Amino acid sequence: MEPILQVENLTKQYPDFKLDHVSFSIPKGAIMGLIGENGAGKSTTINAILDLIKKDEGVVKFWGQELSSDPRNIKENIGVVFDGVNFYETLTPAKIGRISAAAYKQWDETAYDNYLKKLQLPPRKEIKTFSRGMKMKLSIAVALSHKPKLLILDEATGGLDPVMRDDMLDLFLDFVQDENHSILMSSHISTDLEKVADYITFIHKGKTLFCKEKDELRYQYGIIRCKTDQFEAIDQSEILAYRKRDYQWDVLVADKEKARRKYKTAAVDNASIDDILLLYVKGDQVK
Ligand SMILES: Nc1ncnc2c1ncn2[C@@H]1O[C@H](COP(=O)(O)OP(=O)(O)OP(=O)(O)O)[C@@H](O)[C@H]1O
Repeated sequence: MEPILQVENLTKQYPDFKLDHVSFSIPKGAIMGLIGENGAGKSTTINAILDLIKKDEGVVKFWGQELSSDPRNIKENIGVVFDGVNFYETLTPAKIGRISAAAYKQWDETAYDNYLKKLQLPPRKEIKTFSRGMKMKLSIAVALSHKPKLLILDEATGGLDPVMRDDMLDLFLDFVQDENHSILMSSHISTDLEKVADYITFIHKGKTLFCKEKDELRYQYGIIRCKTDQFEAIDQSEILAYRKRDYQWDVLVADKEKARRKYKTAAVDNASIDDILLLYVKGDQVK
């Protein structure tokens, strides 16, 4: 089945940073979480996908087509929400609704009004009176109301409290109930991704470290906690990353059940997305 979004070898060189041949694809009906440390290249990836910055190399296809082949129609089908949304401060949600109705062929006024109600956004108040979380919610309401098939969210839940974040995640899960819809979302809140993502792409220092099903990470990855002599007995080809902490070694492996059978004296824990990110970013890899 053709992916909704296909990113192949996306490359962008800045003076002090290179986004280096990043590749992943998002099938229909799926939520892809984009993770990585600060400065890993997540926003650069999203900006290059949307053609907001010029890529140096690589191919980005939406529904099998490059954006440049039909920009208006393709953009109509993409809803975008960035961290630190910038609406003119003197606008109100109601005015934004009227502007958006003129800008988007597929604008759904009823859906927009319902989102404003659901998200408790006052239609006639100026944006300058809004909190960061309210601006974020407004941006999500606008993105959903022009009936996109793909939502691209860059740290879109960052300014929201846990209750509101949970409501947003439910909106996102509702959105992908339609199997023609997909979401690409970058987030530092790994518990959000653990809740909703189907796949995780991990970008580290500008490169794709992996793109995997979340359940593979959740059910198969594990962390061996062991002493030095036990660490030395581990087959190096099984070690994805490791970290020494005082007298304990934490060792990330891709098959925790195998590790439990093979290294019976060591403790093998489940690995959360944060554990995996920390071990790759702060730990070492076997050379
Ligand atoms: N316009 C630019 N000119 C030069 N360097 C840039 C530019 N934009 C981003 N960078 C650099 O690219 C690198 C990756 O930045 P990017 O914003 O993509 O990271 P990120 O993974 O989104 O980080 P964060 O989680 O902190 O938002 C950083 O080192 C940043 O300084």
